Amino acid sequence: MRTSICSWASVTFPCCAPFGKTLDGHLLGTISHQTTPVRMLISGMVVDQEALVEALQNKSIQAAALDVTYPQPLPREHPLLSLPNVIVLPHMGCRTVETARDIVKSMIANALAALAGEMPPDEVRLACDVVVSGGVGVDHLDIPLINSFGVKVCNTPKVVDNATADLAMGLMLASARNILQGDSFSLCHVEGEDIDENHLGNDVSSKTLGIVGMGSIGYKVAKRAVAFDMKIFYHNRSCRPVEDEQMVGAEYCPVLEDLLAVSDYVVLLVNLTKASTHLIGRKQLSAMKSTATLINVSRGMVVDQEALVEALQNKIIKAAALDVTYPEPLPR
Ligand SMILES: O=C(O)C(=O)CO
Repeated sequence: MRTSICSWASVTFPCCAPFGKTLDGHLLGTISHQTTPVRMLISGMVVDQEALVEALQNKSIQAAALDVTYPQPLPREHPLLSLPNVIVLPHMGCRTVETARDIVKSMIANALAALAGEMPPDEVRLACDVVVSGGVGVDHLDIPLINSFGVKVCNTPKVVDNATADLAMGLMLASARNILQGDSFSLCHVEGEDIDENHLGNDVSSKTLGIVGMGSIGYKVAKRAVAFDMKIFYHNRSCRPVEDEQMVGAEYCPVLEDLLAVSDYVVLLVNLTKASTHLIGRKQLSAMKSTATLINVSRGMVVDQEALVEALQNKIIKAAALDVTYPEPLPR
């Protein structure tokens, strides 16, 4: 892309895989004309926002006018909002009275044609036969919609099981034994100072583990927990075969709150669906032991984050160890 010859760069391509963060630090660096504003009209994800902030701060471009960002709207403390040479709108591109009216007309025309068995005038066709998503979670895909275009959807389960189960154990150990605090202490302590008593950790061995979502990753976590002599409870849509349960000594809890009430460590491993969104909220956090730790390696939205912050501040639970949040990463 020859950006250095432009006095205006207007970015209007869609945000799909080939275009994601197309306007990265390198490309922004090639825009040499000092008066080039970047206008973004389609999707915030097309631009690497960190690189854009740097380019504006270093004055390698003069200004930006953004109709779209990620997330949308930006958190108040986002650096783009404090730069004098940036205009940020909340995606108002096509919002006019006339467009709103014409969109409804066009939607009705498309729907009527489809319902009459005719070709809708603006049918969107995916130019592919299959969408393959790396990893196990497919919550970012609208599968019924994609299937409705005759396109198949695949994921890559199994290959992520061990790594994810390992990380769940890693977070449990790191949180219980204050491993990060120990590392910071080693790096930053004053000579002669000793790590204080508040940094005493808790045992993981022989404690009670509650696994929420006992699919193949949950089961791998259970297998690892056996080596730590942990008592295991699990909550799932359905119970596992008796042989599976016996192999790891796991007990099925049909009621989530029953598992939460007895667990020292609760590991979340459910898929994100409508039903599992905010599965862990105020009520569930209150059902947990005040000495318990919540470990989330599933999806951020499974936990009501506001409720979690409150629970941690009010010492309703002891700690949380999160591989996932929303948004990801969290704003500082
Ligand atoms: O594969 C996935 O979807 C994961 O999030 C694994 O951690």
